[in-house]
Amino acid sequence: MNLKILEDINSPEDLRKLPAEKLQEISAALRKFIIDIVATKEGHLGASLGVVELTIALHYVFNTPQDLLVWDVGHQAYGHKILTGRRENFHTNRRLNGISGFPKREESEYDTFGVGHSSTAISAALGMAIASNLKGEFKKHHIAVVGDASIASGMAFEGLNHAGVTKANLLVVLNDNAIGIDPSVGALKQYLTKARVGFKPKQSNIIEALNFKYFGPVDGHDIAGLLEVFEQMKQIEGPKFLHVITIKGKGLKKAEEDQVKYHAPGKFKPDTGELLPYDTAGLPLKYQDVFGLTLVELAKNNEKIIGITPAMPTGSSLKFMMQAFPERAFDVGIAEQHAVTLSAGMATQGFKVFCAIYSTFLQRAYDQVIHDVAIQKLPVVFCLDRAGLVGEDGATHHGVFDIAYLRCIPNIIIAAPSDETELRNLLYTAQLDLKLPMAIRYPRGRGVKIDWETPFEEIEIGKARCLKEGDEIAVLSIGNMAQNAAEAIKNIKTEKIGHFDMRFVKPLDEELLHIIFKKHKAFITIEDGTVTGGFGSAILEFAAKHDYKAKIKNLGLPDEFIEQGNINELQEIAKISVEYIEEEIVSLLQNL
Ligand SMILES: Cc1ncc(C[n+]2csc(CCOP(=O)(O)OP(=O)(O)O)c2C)c(N)n1
Ligand SMILES: CC(=O)[C@@H](O)[C@H](O)COP(=O)(O)O
Ligand SMILES: [Mg+2]
Repeated sequence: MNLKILEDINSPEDLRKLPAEKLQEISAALRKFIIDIVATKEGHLGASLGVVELTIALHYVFNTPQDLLVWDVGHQAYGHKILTGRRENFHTNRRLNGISGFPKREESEYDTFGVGHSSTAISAALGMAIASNLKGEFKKHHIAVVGDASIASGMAFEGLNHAGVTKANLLVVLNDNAIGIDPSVGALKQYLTKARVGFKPKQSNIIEALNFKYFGPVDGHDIAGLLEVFEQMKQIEGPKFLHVITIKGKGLKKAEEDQVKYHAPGKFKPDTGELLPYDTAGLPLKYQDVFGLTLVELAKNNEKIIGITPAMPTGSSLKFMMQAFPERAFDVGIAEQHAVTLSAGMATQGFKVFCAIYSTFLQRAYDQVIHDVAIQKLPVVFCLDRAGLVGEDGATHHGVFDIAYLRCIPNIIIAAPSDETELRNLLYTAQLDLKLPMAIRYPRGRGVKIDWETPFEEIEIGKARCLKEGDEIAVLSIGNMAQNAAEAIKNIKTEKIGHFDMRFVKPLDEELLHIIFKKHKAFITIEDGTVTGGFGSAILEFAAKHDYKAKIKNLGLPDEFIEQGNINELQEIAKISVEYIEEEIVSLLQNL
């Protein structure tokens, strides 16, 4: 395999100078480059392998960056990045101070729109197309590449519905590989499956749907066919829709065979695709698995329990409940708004719904939380996985706003377990006769306890707990920050520091806070979330309301977006690392 052919392609302009006959060879080289680098540097693999030919054909036929190309989600854009001047630094993908794992405007003129959350590409590309018309740039093309799971999301339909009544020079390319991270779901999936079965490449029939001129399905791995159909598209005005059939993981047999695992497989052998296993024996379980396994345990004894996930059965580990109780666990596709209001509807009928949504993706359903759940006091349980810094996915995926964006909503309980046993007991508590909505936030990755499966204990709503007595400085941590705080305190040889796991952001344990504020001279609050309106703000509000004049230091994320990197690097940048907490405590001690 001659990877050297890529060395002469530092932009799509270089690509377009080559004869079309070279593109097949370039596809093979690009595919191998992606496999080789992701095998060691990790990242999203399957989606990028599935669009190698599509990427090359798009940049070959359309005059990027003048023609505007928008990738939906953007996890499939590794080939795009490599062909647009980032081959040489692609090894820094998803690393601190490296390139982002998703298209990002400030990174390249070819990254026309920042993505990461799904289903935004049609709206963004349509916006660009209407803007081009307003500027008189009628010859400019605007292309949105959307996956079959992403196009099933409400926002994608909103974009299609609007585009259909415009004269926008918009091409929507549906990259249909019949899978999201997990198998795609829903009626649209069934409809698309029919179109896939026995489709004959090259047979592109033009029909109208939603005022779009619809073409396809065509073979997304046939470069010559793609060049032909894109050239055809360029001649047609107005909104166009091309249905492309691809295989996620194309070109790496194991990735084609296990498309769920190879969405983001970790390290693997590039030549065989064989995963490089790492020994998890003796490691604590992932929080998501504690959630998933505990929910099954609770559902066995409570037939009112239902589980909901918007397209993340594997990521959230709701898959365990889907396997154990398929009639009571639902993957609704990439549809967070629907997931929340569906849960609310079920709750009106007496069911206890555990709606498992990554913290960052719940942002997509904010009004549904307020309007459909909280106002009606419906006891939905929001299981907010990936709460806090998540690492390599970066700013679009950190779950760092949920405390702030939920805390201002009346009727909602917000809890954050400090370890897996606490998560387990909060889940148990939530399915008792709770009459209000409750959010339970927990981080990405592994917990800290091996022996988390202790007998269930009900936790009193709003009740905090003292982890360490000490009368001068009170460290108030929420959730997983208890671990960082405890380690920092352990390093400081003094008995003057008290540590309290506050457990609940709302309602606060005001009885305990009054005791603490009457006894301690200084306070540090610590949260894996934004300080702006977060847990620390709640403590400041409490102190102000009761006229406590204490020194209070709030540790948490600053009012800026934190980019990608590993968790330790990012906690240092966000000043919630063990070392930084220790420094802050020592500084307070010295100034008592
Ligand atoms: C709003 C939102 N919800 C969930 C996700 C998580 N997610 C990332 S990729 C993906 C599946 C996308 O499937 P598809 O659109 O078919 O693209 P493919 O991976 O098949 O190329 C999901 C659910 C997300 N990025 N954004
Ligand atoms: C691209 C995307 O949005 C998902 O693949 C996300 O990266 C999953 O995150 P986890 O790896 O934390 O499940
Ligand atoms: Mg797909």
